[in-house]
Amino acid sequence: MEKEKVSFIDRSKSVIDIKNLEKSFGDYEVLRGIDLEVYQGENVVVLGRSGTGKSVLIKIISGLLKPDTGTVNVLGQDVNSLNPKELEKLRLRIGFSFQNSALYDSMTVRGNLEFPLVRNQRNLTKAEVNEQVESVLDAVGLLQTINQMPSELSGGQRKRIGIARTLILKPEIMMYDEPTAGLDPITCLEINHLINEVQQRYHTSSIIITHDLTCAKMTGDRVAMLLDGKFMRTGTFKEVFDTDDERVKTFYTYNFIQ
Ligand SMILES: Nc1ncnc2c1ncn2[C@@H]1O[C@H](COP(=O)(O)OP(=O)(O)OP(=O)(O)O)[C@@H](O)[C@H]1O
Repeated sequence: MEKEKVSFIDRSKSVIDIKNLEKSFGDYEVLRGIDLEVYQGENVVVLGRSGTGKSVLIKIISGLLKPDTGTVNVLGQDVNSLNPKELEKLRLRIGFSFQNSALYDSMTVRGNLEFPLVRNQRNLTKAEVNEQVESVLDAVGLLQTINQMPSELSGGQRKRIGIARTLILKPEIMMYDEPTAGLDPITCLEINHLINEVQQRYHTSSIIITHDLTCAKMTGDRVAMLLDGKFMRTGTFKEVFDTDDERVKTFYTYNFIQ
């Protein structure tokens, strides 16, 4: 049975605030006036067909690409005016769960989780590291895998450990890029639940990029649909898809929904 999603959103605080963002590569205008506000504690899903600029948007939010025009404010800071050191500091407050963020095959699950922690917080005692590794593994429901190698885990378990590795640095914002891609339907559901559990347990705000409408419906407090370089519809899942607009109906029809 589908679990009820409970969100604690503070609409008086925005963690991401994007205004009139434009980005072109040569003559190709990828983003043509994007406005997006993500509130504290909110999951926002960005939906759009391949090549519509979803990854470009994430890169601009994290300061990896510069916009041509517009402002991007993340956790109270204007991303475009930050120097490389300030950007690095800001990025530590953002957790990235990307499709290609693979685990280190030669390390156990414990080793994979200790690695970012020890690299970024050098003053922790061994007991503190251990406590944090066990806590985050418990949060993703995989404490029993602590001494296993990544090769011994299923695809879904690896995904969960990847999310745990991001969570261990206690990010305020999570960015999920195609979190359910390549997973079977049951594992997809587990990952969708995990995204919601992370939101509740860690009070994170998230941007979730996906083509998967089940994922959008289950995890998104709000859904923003990117088309022709703009958010053509934004609202709850129902608000976005309850329309006669043929382009939205086509997107819905060609994406399987449970
Ligand atoms: N650095 C770059 N230089 C030139 N063109 C780029 C660059 N980065 C992205 N693009 C172009 O911008 C467009 C949007 O790319 P983007 O990767 O954001 O799409 P996407 O919506 O994430 O697609 P997908 O769902 O397939 O991952 C594409 O046409 C891509 O070729």
